[in-house]
Parts: sequence; C-alpha cells; structure tokens
Amino acid sequence: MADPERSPVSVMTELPILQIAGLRKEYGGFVALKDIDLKVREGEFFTIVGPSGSGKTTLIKLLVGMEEQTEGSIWLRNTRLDRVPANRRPTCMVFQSLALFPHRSVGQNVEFPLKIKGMPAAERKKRALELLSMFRLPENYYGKHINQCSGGERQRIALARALAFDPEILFFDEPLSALDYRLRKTLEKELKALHLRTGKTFIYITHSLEEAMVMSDRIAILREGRFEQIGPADEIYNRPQSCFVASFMGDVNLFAVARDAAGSGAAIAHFSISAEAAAAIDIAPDKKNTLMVRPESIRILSENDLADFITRGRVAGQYLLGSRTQYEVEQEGGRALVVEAANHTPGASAGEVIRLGFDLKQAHLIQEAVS
Ligand SMILES: Nc1ncnc2c1ncn2[C@@H]1O[C@H](COP(=O)(O)OP(=O)(O)OP(=O)(O)O)[C@@H](O)[C@H]1O
Repeated sequence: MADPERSPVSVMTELPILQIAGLRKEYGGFVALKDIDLKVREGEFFTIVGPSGSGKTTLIKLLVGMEEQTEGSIWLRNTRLDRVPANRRPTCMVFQSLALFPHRSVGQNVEFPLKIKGMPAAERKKRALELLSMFRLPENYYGKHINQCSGGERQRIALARALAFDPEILFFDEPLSALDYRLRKTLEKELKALHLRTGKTFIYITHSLEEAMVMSDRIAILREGRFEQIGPADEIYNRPQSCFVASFMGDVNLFAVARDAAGSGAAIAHFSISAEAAAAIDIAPDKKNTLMVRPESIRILSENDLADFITRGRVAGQYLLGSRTQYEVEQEGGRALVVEAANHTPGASAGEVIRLGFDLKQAHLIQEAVS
C-alpha cells in the first residue's frame, strides 16, 4: 500500500511543484470534487476551466487551505501542503474582488506582505516601486489611494501585491471576469508576459475558455467535480475527448457517425461522403461515435469543388466577426451548422441555398462510452 507520508512522485526525476492525489471534497452528502489527480510542473501556467458549479472554487479553496478535503493529499514538492495552515502556505491568491485595502495607499497595499515579513521601511518602498514599475504604474501612484484608481489599475496593484509575497505558486480565481472586454484582453497579455518574466507557477481558474487559450501552457476541463480532459490548449481545442469538451471550447459542429448501408464504412445523415473518407473512419461499435468539425474548417463550395464530406443548406443567419463572417446554415432535416469564412473569400447571403464541405483531415473523431 502507498505510504501516505511519502510523496507519490518521490521516485520521479523531475519533481512537480504541485501534486494532487485522489482528492475528494464532500459538503454534507454532496460530492463537489472526486478523483482529482494532477501534477503541475514548476513554472507552468495551468488553467482550470469549467462551467458554473463544476467545482473550480472548491478546488482552489482546498489548495490555499480555505477548506479541508474529505479524502486525498496535496503536495508542494515533497511536503504535504494540506497539512500546512493556510496562513503559512507559500502560495498566494488573487481574487476577482482583489481584496485590496480601499482606504490605504497603493504603496501601503503593495508593501503589506513585506511589512509582515519584517522588511525595513526603506527597502520596502524600493521593492514596492520596482513592483509598480513592473506593472507600468508610475512612481506617483505610490501615494495614491486605492479608491482613486481605475479597475485596471487596481488589478495591476493586486498583482504587484501578490508578487510581493514572493509565493511559490500564484493562484488566480477569475481575476479578470469583472473587467470590460478591452481591458481584459490587455491584462490577459500582461499576465502571460508576467508569467514569462517571473518564471513562477500560475494556477488560474476561469469559466472563459478564450481566456484560458490565450494564456495557458495546459488546460484542465472540470465537469461535475471531475477532470474531463487535461492537455495543452491546441489539444483541447482540436482533439477533445468528449462532446462536452468540444462544445465547451467555442462553436462546433458535431455529427453522429453511423455505419453506411453496406456496413463497411461510415455515414453521416444528409452528407455525401467520399469512399476514401467513409472507409478511413474507424467506427467503434460499442461507443458513441461523433465527428467534430470546427466552423472555420467548413468551406462554402462552388458546384465543381470537391470535398470528402458535402452537404447543402440554407443560410439562416449571418454575423460579422471582424475579419471573418459566421453563417448559421440550416441543413435538410433541420440541423443547424455553424460555418465561418474569412471575409476575403466568397460568402453567401441570407436565404441562399449553398453547397458546403470539409475534408476528413480537418475533422476529429470523438468516441465516448455510451452512458
Ligand atoms: N459550502 C458549501 N456547502 C455546500 N455546497 C457547496 C459549498 N460550496 C460549494 N458548494 C457546491 O459545490 C459545487 C461546486 O461549487 P464551486 O463554487 O466550487 O463551483 P464553481 O465551478 O467555482 O462555480 P462558479 O463558476 O459558479 O463560481 C456547487 O454545486 C456548489 O453549490
């Protein structure tokens, strides 16, 4: 039996900075987290994404010591982190609410962790100014009050204060969700740059996949208290292991795949399929087989264009997305397809019946256990 006092990875050559083994959390009889196993590498930007109620906040609370797990263990390198009291953990949390002291100056806020450590005043000020300049906040902000600062500036101050703790791991609980779109986009890039500059381990939670994709080395998708998939952003986007993950990562087309009438190849309702593609799809007979195609992989075809999968549909909606246009196309049988085309390619207009197609290499086969 495994020794609960020894890190389960102590034999590995590269020790993860954080390891979670068999974590479970129950509130009364309700299971909020189950079977959570995870290894995070030193210096990684790791993001946990999941819908509301999936258990993101619960997981972060266990990691920072605000809640106690029902089962399992949490390790910081070779130390049982879950046995260290919350105020002594070498981690720091950045909240959506930021938790800054509103009636204190910017300088006092940033210096707070340094004061706790007993750093002399002059040294504290020097370090606080360095941290402020790291976040492009000029020196005169040092004496400003928090309530004189904008939302974006407060966000930067909270980050400067978090770094002043010099934590081993920084945890972020949806820190950008209250900000407007432009500011969020700017701060996403800043956070990513900050991560590269500091080399610290960041563990970030969000319900926004877009945010996760921009910043993360790896993403974990949390569903009903369990990890559904963990991998680099492009793998989660292009090769999801379930329809849940595929749909969670933006617009997608999911087609049920069945055997064709001859029983030798694959068929999808209302699509004509090339013989090569039909034969190349390896249907698992005991699983639910679904072909996933992202909107940008479906092309609007002229009458002579070829593709592995071809169908027709009527344009029901048309939405400009900057340099691309998204079309909602109704196929025979009532199914709606989502198609995106660059604006410099031939488009279509509302009500028009168009020919559409995609190739097998742009599609991804999802095979899931039938529940
Ligand atoms: N203290 C508690 N007592 C009972 N149930 C709780 C408690 N805290 C959370 N839960 C439940 O656990 C589940 C997970 O909650 P959690 O807050 O971790 O989800 P979340 O993914 O962070 O959601 P959101 O994105 O809405 O913040 C939810 O069903 C929630 O109702």
